[in-house]
Order: sequence, then structure tokens, then C-alpha cells
Amino acid sequence: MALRQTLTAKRAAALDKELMSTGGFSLDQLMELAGLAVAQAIYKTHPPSTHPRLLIACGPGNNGGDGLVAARHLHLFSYKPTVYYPKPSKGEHFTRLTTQLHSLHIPFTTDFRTALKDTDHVVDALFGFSFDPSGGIRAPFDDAIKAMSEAGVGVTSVDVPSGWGVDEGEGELKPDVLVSLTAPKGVVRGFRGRHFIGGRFVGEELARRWGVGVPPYEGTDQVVEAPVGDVVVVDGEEAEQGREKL
Ligand SMILES: NC(=O)C1=CN([C@@H]2O[C@H](COP(=O)(O)OP(=O)(O)OC[C@H]3O[C@@H](n4cnc5c(N)ncnc54)[C@H](O)[C@@H]3O)[C@@H](O)[C@H]2O)[C@H](O)CC1
Ligand SMILES: [K+]
Repeated sequence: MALRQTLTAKRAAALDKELMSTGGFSLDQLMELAGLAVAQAIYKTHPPSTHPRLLIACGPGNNGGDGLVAARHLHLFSYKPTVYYPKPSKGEHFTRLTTQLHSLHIPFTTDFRTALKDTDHVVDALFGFSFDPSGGIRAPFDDAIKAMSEAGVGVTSVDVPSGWGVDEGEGELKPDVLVSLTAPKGVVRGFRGRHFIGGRFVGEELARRWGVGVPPYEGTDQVVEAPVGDVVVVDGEEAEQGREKL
């Protein structure tokens, strides 16, 4: 059920709010589990033996925070990550996450296009469920998305492929892998790559109330992959998932 039932952007934000109020979670905890899930999905699909050099593109919000957490775990999993974080959030939590990366001597870059030339895989943590497409994509993220789309390097997107409308629609970027957090958003309708669910912080009772179910995680795994050809329920309609595997 959880692999098949989507959340709208509005409901995803409301569920997040509930987790951090009556649910008793802190942002740090949720982001840690989200970033760990992303790191695990990358390890399963692009192991460090074949894809050691990673470029982690981090946006200004919590999607970017998931990217910062993933960068730390990926370094500890033996990858060589480089972080692009052009608009750092001023929140204390984000300052601590960047300090952790500096302590591990993980390099940061401001030249995304040059860094792309020396990478085996890209993590797209630019925008998640709060992306607003109405005024277009603002600089410098417009160029970063264009560069990622044109580079011919594989991309794993965190929660939503950046630049796509969250509830529907497709964008320029065509990621190979999508890691949906808590539950897929409407964008899965147009997504054709490998699809994972992560964010293992929702229990049975809360999942039932929000109509998403708990994904069938195995053992200590933080992600579960949706079977190719899975049918996703989008706004009451059914859409086939993963018709053409990239
Ligand atoms: N429960 C969960 O599933 C959790 C998910 N997490 C992650 O958090 C994001 C949502 O984070 P949020 O801070 O609400 O927003 P975003 O990161 O998506 O982006 C907001 C950020 O982007 C700017 N922005 C919006 N539109 C544009 C635009 N057109 N051009 C340029 N900039 C834009 C906006 O100003 C903000 O600065 C979710 O998807 C998950 O990845 C949590 O980590 C944990 C719990
Ligand atoms: K993203």
C-alpha cells in the first residue's frame, strides 16, 4: 500500500508538521533518517566500487538538508562526495550539518558545471515537496538543473525530481533513481526510473490515518524498492510505475 498511495505536496507538509508536533520528533531526527535512506539507496544502485565520486547538489530548504546528511553517510560508506550548497540555510541545524562535513574534510564547490565533469553520479537534493514552479526556477538552481540534465551522468533525486511540479507534471531533469520520503508524491506518474521509498519513521497507526501504509522494509533496511510495473494510485486514478526502466 505505501508504495502505491501518493501524498499531495500539501498533505506531505501537514504529515511532516504532525510528526514534529504531536509526534514528538525533531527535524534533526527526521532528516537523519531521510538522509540515511538516500545514502542506502545510492549504495544499492551505484556502489562505491563503480561510482566513487559523487556530487551532492543541496538546495536552500530541508531537501538540501537531506542531501547534507546523505553526504556524511556516503563519505562514511567509502564514497568521495563533493557538496554544492550555494544558498546555505542560516538555521543552527544546517550550520551543524555543514560543520560535520567540514570536520570530515568533505570538499564544497561553487562551480557546479566544472565539478560535474569529475563525478560518477549526482545526488539531486535541490527541491522537495515545497518547490513552487509558478515563477520558474530561480538562479543559481536554474543553471544547476540544466547542467545536471545535459551532463549525461546518472542522477538520484531526493523525494521529488527537482524542477518538477510536486503533484503533477514533468521537468527537464530525468533522474535514474527517485527516493520518495514517507510516500510517493504525484510526480511518480511521470517518473520512469528505479523508485525507492525511505524515511522509516512512520508507524502503523499514523500511516493508516494518513492512508499511506508502512512500506515492507526488510530487516534493518531504510529503503524499499517499488517493483517495476507497480501501479501507483494518483488522485484516485491508477498510473503504471516504471514502464521503461532507464
Ligand atoms: N516527512 C518527510 O517526508 C520529511 C521530509 N524532509 C525533506 O524536506 C523536504 C521539504 O522541505 P522544505 O524545507 O519544506 O522545502 P524544499 O526543500 O522542498 O524547498 C524549499 C526551498 O526552496 C525554495 N524554492 C521554492 N521554489 C523555488 C523556485 N521556483 N526557485 C528557487 N527556489 C525555490 C524556497 O524558497 C525554500 O528555500 C522534503 O521534500 C524532504 O526532502 C525532511 O528532511 C524530513 C521529513
Ligand atoms: K530533489
